[in-house]
Amino acid sequence: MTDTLLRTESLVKRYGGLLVTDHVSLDIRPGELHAIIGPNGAGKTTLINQLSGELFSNEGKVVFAGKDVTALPIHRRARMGLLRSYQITSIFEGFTVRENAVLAALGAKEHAFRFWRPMLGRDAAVAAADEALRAAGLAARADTPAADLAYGQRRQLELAMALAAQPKFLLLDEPMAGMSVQESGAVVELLKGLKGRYSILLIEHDMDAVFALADRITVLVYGRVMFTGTPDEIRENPEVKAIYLGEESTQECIP
Ligand SMILES: Nc1ncnc2c1ncn2[C@@H]1O[C@H](COP(=O)(O)OP(=O)(O)OP(=O)(O)O)[C@@H](O)[C@H]1O
Repeated sequence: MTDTLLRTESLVKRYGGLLVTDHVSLDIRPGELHAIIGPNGAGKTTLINQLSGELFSNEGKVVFAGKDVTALPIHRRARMGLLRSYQITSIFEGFTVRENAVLAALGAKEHAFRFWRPMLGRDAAVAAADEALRAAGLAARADTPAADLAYGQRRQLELAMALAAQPKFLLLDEPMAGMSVQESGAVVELLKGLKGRYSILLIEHDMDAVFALADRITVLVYGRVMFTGTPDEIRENPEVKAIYLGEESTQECIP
């Protein structure tokens, strides 16, 4: 096996004449937390959509766990363990936090194992759910109705539901968006706890969070990969500095 879990080769998405992702090639290793940063409109969300299967690409390839998944729809990629956190996150308001996580665990397993194991035992689903709630920092709220959760805790539940489905690879699009400083601090801590156990692709505008968490960072500008490197390499790269310190973009600061 290679030491790449997810690879893109020269991936392109265009809308009419607009080239939104421009021949993007990435290699993401098992257990890596890989962040994508870049100015507004750089194509980050579009790229995640191309990886999850929400959008098909005009050119290029997506290879996951050694298999070419470029032509596979979203649910087939999810079944292989390539999951975007909100894909499965229709939170049921009237159910408790634990019940929501159990449903996510059952849903995933029914799909994944239908052919050789008709039903996942409820005990196994509850165990997966409880483990996911612990990892997402929600164990103490397991019996709370989902409707009673604060905004930040709902985002934590979304993450827990993705984890309960036991992904191999998690795509996270701005998991801290709209959170208070305390809430996003809590999510940084919980993502630190997940590091190494899951492979994660993170898009996030909170640069402190990105630099605290990422093993490697890719900078995307006008749909093109400008540079991929460790946080220290990113800090030292003159082109990246120009984008983040220059007039062109963004109030975001590299910490
Ligand atoms: N369905 C679409 N049709 C036409 N243009 C689109 C479509 N979706 C996205 N775009 C354009 O593609 C470009 C990249 O958008 P995208 O949302 O991927 O960027 P982003 O890096 O995620 O931005 P942000 O940081 O603001 O979330 C933008 O110019 C956007 O207007």
